[in-house]
Amino acid sequence: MASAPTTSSLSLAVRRAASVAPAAAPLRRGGLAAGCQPARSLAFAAADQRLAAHVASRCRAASSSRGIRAVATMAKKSVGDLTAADLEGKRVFVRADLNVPLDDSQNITDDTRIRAAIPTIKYLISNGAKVILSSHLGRPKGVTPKFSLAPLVPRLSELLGIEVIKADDVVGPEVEKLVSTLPNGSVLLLENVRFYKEEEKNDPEFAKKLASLADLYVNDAFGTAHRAHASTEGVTKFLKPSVAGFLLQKELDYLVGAVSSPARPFAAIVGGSKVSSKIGVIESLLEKCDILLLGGGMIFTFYKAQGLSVGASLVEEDKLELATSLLAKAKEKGVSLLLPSDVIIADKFAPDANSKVVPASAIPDGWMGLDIGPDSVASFSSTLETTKTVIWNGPMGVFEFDKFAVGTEAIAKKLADLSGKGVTTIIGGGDSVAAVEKVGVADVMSHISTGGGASLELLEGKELPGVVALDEAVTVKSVTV
Ligand SMILES: Nc1ncnc2c1ncn2[C@@H]1O[C@H](COP(=O)(O)OP(=O)(O)O)[C@@H](O)[C@H]1O
Ligand SMILES: O=C(OP(=O)(O)O)[C@H](O)COP(=O)(O)O
Repeated sequence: MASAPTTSSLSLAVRRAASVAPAAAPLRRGGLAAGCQPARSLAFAAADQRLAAHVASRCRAASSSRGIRAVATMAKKSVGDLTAADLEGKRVFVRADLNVPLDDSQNITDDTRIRAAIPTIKYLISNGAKVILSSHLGRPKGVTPKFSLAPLVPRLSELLGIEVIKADDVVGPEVEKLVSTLPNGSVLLLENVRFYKEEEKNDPEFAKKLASLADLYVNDAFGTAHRAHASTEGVTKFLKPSVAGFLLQKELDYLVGAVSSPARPFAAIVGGSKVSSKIGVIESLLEKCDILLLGGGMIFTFYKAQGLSVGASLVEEDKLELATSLLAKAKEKGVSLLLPSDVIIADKFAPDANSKVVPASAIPDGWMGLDIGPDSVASFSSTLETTKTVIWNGPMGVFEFDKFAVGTEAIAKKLADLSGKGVTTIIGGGDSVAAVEKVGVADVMSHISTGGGASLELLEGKELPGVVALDEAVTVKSVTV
C-alpha cells in the first residue's frame, strides 16, 4: 500500500510543510536538530499554533538537506494518546456513526460503518474502559421503532467478541442504572440518539445529560462530524478529555493530510451529477492537484460553456460562466484539466435506453450523455498511470443503470490496479464508494471514506464541528520524501 503520510494525532488547521526535498533518505534521529524527532515519537503537550510554526521552521533548517520533510501540525488529541492508566475503570462516551442500511426485515445490508468503528472500541475495552456507545440511525422524527439500534447488537457483539448490552433509552434513570453496573471492558449501546429532538438542536441541557453518563469522550463518528449536534459537538463542553477515535483520525489523515501534502503527481477525479454540488471541491482541489479529470453529468455544462452542442444532456445554464472560469483557473494554476473526449449517449433516461458512443463534439439533438466513452476511459487510464496519489469523488456516469456504469467501473478497476502498484488511492465518500464496492475492489484502495457529506465538506476545505470541538495537541512528524 502506498505511503500516505501518517500522524500520531490528527491533522487539522495548520500543516506546514517545512521542506520538500527530492531525495529520499532514511530518517536519522541523531541527524535532526533538537526538537525535531521522527514521526510518532514526539508529541508536544501545548496546543499552540506558534509553537507548531516555530518547530516547523527549526525542522526546516534541520532537514532540508536530508530529504526529510518535517510537518508541524495543529492536531487533535487521539484515543491512542490515552493509556491503560487513563482508561482503566473509566466510563468513556464513544460517539460512532453506526448509521448503516437495513432492509425491510431489519437485516444490515452493509456493515462497513460498524466494522470501521471496531478498532476504537476494542482499544478502549482492552484497556479496561467501560464504553458507552452512541449513534444515530436514519433521520427519525421522535421515537420510531424501525430506527432502533437493536438490530446492530448481534453484529457488534460478534465483531467485538463480547456481548454488547443494549439500553432502551439514551438518557435517564434506566440508562444511569445500567451504566453504574457496567464491568470494566464492557460495552453499553445506547438507543438512537436522534430519538431526542434535542440531539440535532445541539441542546446544551441534553448534551450535559449525555456527558453525565461518562468520564471522558471519544468521537469516532466521521460520517457525522459535519453536524454540530449534542453527541458530536455539545457534549465536548462537559467532558474532558474529548479526543478523536482511530477512524476519525484515519479519515483526516487521508482526506486532509494526504491531499494537502500528496506524493506527486497528484490527480483528482471529480464526477457526479452537477457542477453546482461540486464547485467547492473543484475549486479547492485546483489549489492542490496536478491533474483534474472530470466526468459525470457535470461535464455537459463544461462542453456547453466551450460552445459544444450537448443535446438533451444535463446542463446547468446558470453555471456556464462558472465552468468557463474553472477552466481558466486550471490553466492559470498549471493544472491539466481533462474532459472526456467521447461519451455514451442515450435516447432516454432509462436503464433500457438505446445507446451509442459519440465524440463529445457530436451529441445529436434529443440524445443525452449518460457515461464517459471508451476513448475517455483509455486516456484517463493512461493519465492516471503517471500519478502517485489519486482522489476520487463522484461517478463518471449514471452507474445505477448497468448500461451506463462502464466508465465508472473502469475507473474503479484502474484505481485498484494503481493501488496495487503503490499509488495512494483515496475514495472520497458518497456514490464513488458504492461504485468501488459494486466492482468488488474496495479492499485494495488506500482509503475509502465512511462519510459522504463529511468528506465533501473536508475536501472543500471546511472545518468539521465534530472535529473542531475536540481537545488539541501539537505534534511534529517527519517523513522521508
Ligand atoms: N451523465 C449524467 N447525467 C445525469 N446524471 C448523472 C450523470 N453522471 C452521473 N450522474 C448521477 O450523479 C449522481 C451522483 O452525483 P453526486 O451526488 O454529485 O455524486 P456523489 O454522491 O458521488 O457525491 C448519481 O446518481 C449518477 O447517476
Ligand atoms: O450517512 C451519513 O451521511 P452521508 O449520507 O453523507 O454519508 C451520516 O450518518 C450523517 O447522517 P445525516 O446526513 O442524517 O446527518
